[in-house]
Amino acid sequence: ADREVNADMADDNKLVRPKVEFCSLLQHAGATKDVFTMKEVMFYLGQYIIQKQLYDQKQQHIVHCSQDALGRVLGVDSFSVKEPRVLFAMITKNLVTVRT
Ligand SMILES: COc1nc(N(C)C)ncc1-n1nc2c(c1C(C)C)[C@H](c1ccc(C#N)cc1)N(c1cc(Cl)c[nH]c1=O)C2=O
Repeated sequence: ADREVNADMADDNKLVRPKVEFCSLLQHAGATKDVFTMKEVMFYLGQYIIQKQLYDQKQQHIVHCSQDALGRVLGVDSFSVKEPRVLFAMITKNLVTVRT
């Protein structure tokens, strides 16, 4: 399943269904549905991070999420937005590919 989702990273026709806790994060950021493209997932997660100001004031590419539901869902205390592979690997663990 992970391999499938990785292949779908760039493919905007493929849809993914976030797992329950992950989906409530996206809804906290304004999402109103439970099936998304990867681009939409990244958009809502981005909004979530900016709205809750989870980024490091000094090194703004670092996200601190140990005290936030985001950390529980991604399974890390912090991460860098400059590490796409690491980021996508954490995110895809919370997604299920939707057969269309
Ligand atoms: C702390 O981050 C920032 N801080 C600032 N300040 C002025 C403080 N400005 C921009 C960013 N920023 N840079 C990038 C992103 C953001 C915001 C939208 C979080 C997004 C992104 C990163 C992580 C997740 C997750 N979970 C979701 C989206 N992003 C992306 C990274 C990848 Cl790998 C794919 N798509 C993206 O949009 C970047 O490169």
